[in-house]
Parts: sequence; C-alpha cells; structure tokens
Amino acid sequence: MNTFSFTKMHGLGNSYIYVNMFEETIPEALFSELAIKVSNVNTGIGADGMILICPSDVAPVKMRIFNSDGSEGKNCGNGLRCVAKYAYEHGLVAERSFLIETLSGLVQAEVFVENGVVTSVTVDMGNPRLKRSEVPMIGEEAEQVVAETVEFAGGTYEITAVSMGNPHVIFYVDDITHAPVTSLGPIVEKDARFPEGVNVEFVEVVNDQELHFRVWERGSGVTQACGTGACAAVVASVLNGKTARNKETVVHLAGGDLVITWTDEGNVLMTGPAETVCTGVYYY
Ligand SMILES: N[C@@H](CCC[C@H](N)C(=O)O)C(=O)O
Repeated sequence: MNTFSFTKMHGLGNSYIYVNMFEETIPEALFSELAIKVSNVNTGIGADGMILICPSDVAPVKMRIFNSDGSEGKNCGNGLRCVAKYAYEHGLVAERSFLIETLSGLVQAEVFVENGVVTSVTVDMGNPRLKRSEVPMIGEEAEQVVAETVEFAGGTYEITAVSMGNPHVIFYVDDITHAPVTSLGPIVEKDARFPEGVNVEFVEVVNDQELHFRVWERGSGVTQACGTGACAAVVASVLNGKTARNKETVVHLAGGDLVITWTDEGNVLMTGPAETVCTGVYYY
C-alpha cells in the first residue's frame, strides 16, 4: 500500500486536495487517476480535483491542477490563492509576495497575514488572451469572440469567450437563479467549437461594479466558485460595456465574493480568501 499526506483547502468552496510535492513522491503516470479517486465524495476524500504544489526552476513553487475527471487544467484562480497560502504558511517562501509557476505562465501572488495565518490573497493573473485562436474557439467570425451569436442544442445565444490561461465562455442571463448551468453547461463544455473544452459561466449584471456568477467547470461540473472564470467574466463584461475597466468589480459566486480589476495596464487582479479544511494521509 502506498500513501501520501494531503491538505484539503478551498477558495470560496472550490475545494482541492493539495499535495506537497517537495515532500511526497507520486509517479506522474498516476496523477490523473489519483485526482479522480481523491475527488470522489463516497470512496475518496471529496473535492473538485487535486492540486500538486511542486518545485519549480523559475519560481519558488509550481502549481499543477487536475480536475475531478482527471483532466489537467492550465490555470486555477482559487487554487493559486490556496497554493500561495500553503507556500507562505509552510515556509516554502519567506516573503509575502512571490511568483507561482503554472502551465499557462508565471503569476505574482501577495498574501495578507493575521497572526501568522494567511486570510486573503491577491493574485496578478496576467493579461487575458482575447483572440479566438487563443481561447481556443473554432470559427470564421471576428478575431475576438464578443457578443457572438451561436447555436447550442437548438437554442440561440450570445457568447463572449476569454482565456485566462484556460478557456472560458460567458453567457449573460437576466436572473442568475434560473441560469441553465446544469442543462447547457455540459453541452457547451464538450462542444466541438472548443477543441480543448471550455469552462462555462453564467453572469447576471447587477450594476457596473457587481456581477452574479455561476459556473459549470470543464472537467469538474458545477462548483461553488471558479477564480479564473470570475476574472474572465469581468473581462467579458468590460468588453461588452457592462462594467468599467480599471475599477474593482465584486463578483458574487455561490461560495462567496471575489474582487477583480482589469487594470489599464492590461493585467487582471483577483483578491479573495483561501482556507484550510483538514490534513490527512491518503492510501492508494
Ligand atoms: N476552479 C478553477 C479552474 C480549474 C480548472 C478548470 N476547470 C479548467 O479545466 O480549465 C479556478 O478557480 O479557476
């Protein structure tokens, strides 16, 4: 029997099983399979996926994120805040501000600390990628996918697509409580126009600084929150003239709020909490 120590953490209810790969050795060939197993709420620990906190050649730490279906994501906003908290509280970094490597590049994280405990984290998520080919989304229309009319399952919708290092598509709805998250979400996630799949977000605009948000995540389904999705929603809302650039926007997710700004310099800043649930030993 093999084992590894884990920490379960969450950002606004978006929970992952975090493994400190500075201390643990797990064969790479098992990462996907283990992500599926630990995520299972009945036979595993229960989470939206697994995140490995790894050594890096270019930063103090590197994050690798696996969704609950075993697929690897290239970025994870809630995961980055939790990795930052873990790295600071476990002495993997000495400063409050440090770089984290992801599969989509380097990001800068800054932790805010009370009595030695990280209570919130700001992550500079970098510049959104707005070209259709960068999302990626297949299509002949404009180079950017902003309020583009498309058909899914016989219905006609207006979508905006944004990459935050991982792919997102945003649908605006009048009433977030009736958003078709579980009916449309899985159809759009696997639509052939998104060759890498897509995270599907539904957004109700409250005013020019406030959004309601629900998500169907690629590889995990409904989650309480998606940090990269909330950043994509703010970028999409600026592109659609619904919120302002360079101003804080509060995004209300099922698990709580994130504060997000798409700055005039081009980068997206995300601030929110990160919490530790428990630690344990997993047998496999
Ligand atoms: N929950 C995450 C995103 C996780 C990865 C995503 N499902 C993907 O496959 O791109 C977040 O907080 O950003």
